[in-house]
Amino acid sequence: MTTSRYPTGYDLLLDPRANKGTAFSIDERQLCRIHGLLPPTVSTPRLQVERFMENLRNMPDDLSRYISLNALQDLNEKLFYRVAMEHTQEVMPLVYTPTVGLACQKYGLIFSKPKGLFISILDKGHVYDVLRNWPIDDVRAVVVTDGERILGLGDLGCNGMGIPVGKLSLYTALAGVRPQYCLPVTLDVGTNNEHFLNDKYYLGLRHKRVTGKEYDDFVDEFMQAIVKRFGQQCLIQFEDFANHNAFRFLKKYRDLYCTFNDDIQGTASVAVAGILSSTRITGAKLADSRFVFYGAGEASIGISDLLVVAMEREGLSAEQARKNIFLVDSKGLIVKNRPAGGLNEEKLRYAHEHEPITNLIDIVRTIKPAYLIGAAGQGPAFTREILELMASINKHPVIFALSNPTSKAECTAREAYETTKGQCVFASGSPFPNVEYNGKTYIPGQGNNSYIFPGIGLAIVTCNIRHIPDELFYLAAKTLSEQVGDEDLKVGLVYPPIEKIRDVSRKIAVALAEYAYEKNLAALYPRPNNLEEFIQSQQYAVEYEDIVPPRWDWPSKTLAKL
Ligand SMILES: O=C([O-])CC(=O)C(=O)O
Ligand SMILES: [Mg+2]
Repeated sequence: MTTSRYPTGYDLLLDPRANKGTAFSIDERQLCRIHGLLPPTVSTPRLQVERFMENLRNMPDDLSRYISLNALQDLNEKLFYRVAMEHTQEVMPLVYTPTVGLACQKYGLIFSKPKGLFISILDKGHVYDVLRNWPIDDVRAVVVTDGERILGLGDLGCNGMGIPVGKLSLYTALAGVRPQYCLPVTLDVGTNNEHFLNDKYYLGLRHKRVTGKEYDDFVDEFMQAIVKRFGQQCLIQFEDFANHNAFRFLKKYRDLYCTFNDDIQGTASVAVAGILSSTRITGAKLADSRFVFYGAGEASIGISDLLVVAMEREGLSAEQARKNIFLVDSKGLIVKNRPAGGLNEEKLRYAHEHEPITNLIDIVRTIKPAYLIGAAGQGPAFTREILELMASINKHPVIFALSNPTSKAECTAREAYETTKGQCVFASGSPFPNVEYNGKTYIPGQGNNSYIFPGIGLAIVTCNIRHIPDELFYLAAKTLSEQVGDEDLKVGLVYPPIEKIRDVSRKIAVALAEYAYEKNLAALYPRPNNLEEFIQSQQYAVEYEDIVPPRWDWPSKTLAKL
């Protein structure tokens, strides 16, 4: 990866950022001394995409497709993003959820080239030195994980690297953040995953997780080192940390750094967007609806907190709003009279004065919610009986199965539509195919934070937003929901179609940038007059750059004078 001088000769073909592969023109091949290293026919970028897709479709399984896309990213970055942008619907599930989950489980087998930094607890005291090994100085967005809660798959240790890599690929593919601004990081503090500790191919540290003060000091050092290396305005997105750490770090760092937690705040924003859109189908106000969350972790608490903000906009007090929200954890409905020590601070906010109920179906029967939202990462929990019950309580029950990857979803799209006789409003965290039911096609929306974090990233890296207040996530949710057309709702979509996602991300970025300038949070001065045009001008383009300078076709009269 060359940062300054343009590579020539064989090196040019090894530089993914400059390489055009068979699309180098004959002039370029001669000028750059690669003539003869490529077969003589020059391909158009269109043909390169077609050729790649043909190969991809012929592969035996999705893991092979993931490996192939990764290899393309290492070989020819522009072509990789052209493929990802022109075939988003097909390629996104391969570079991201759900295939990335499988890729993380197999990371020890498939790791090939560095795409980010592995910083281990053994580097404690030298984190800044490790960051200096990254070849690019102008990094503006870091996605970091410690691998402890990868999707709904649990502790995958250093194999979690697939997640920051996948997230940042979407920064570029879905929002046009330039890839050179992005840095994926995995903090390896060990793993409690026995399988990996005994797996000869596992590439991370082979001991149990370091916890307590030593772990906290390490993460502190990392945060400080990022600022020292890349500047105060560098965005740090926390991803797939375990519950107990995710909330602590968000509280600790949110006012000191430009940071957010995607699993708490990003997921909250996308879910609230879907909820706002669903009210256009159900016709009910949020303030008059009850919500049952299956799961009481990062996603459920994050969504609940943002939902309270949304209900406050409808005129409720926060306390009244919380009365509409019911959380269910592994012990059942969260109620006040749990044995002492049973509830953390976040759950306590939503604890009701109520008899304990342990069973989800009994909880639904008693609470009679309009919304049933699954984010427990426990797999199928919304049984046929529960879905039928939801349909008997509501004309249009809203069912969100948000857990990832697909195997962890609370129900499938087909189960939801069939059991509710096509009446439900459905969304899921992982993609599901369209469902034909009773002569109608339903398109399940993907309530995944990928509708949110790329737009947030784009606003931050283009306008140098210094802090990320909660209001930005509400604004992102509202902006996303406003992009849903009546024709989308008719087929069941509570999100804009995925093909529009780049425009949607830009709209989110513009809304956030406007707010940031209003509140003095944006450090880029002067404020661009037209934020939409400015942000668009900063987006990554997949067109190859010309290498050969334009010819000087001087008129012959001028030549004669020389
Ligand atoms: O990565 C995804 O698909 C969404 C997400 O943040 C998670 O499930 O942890
Ligand atoms: Mg996540």
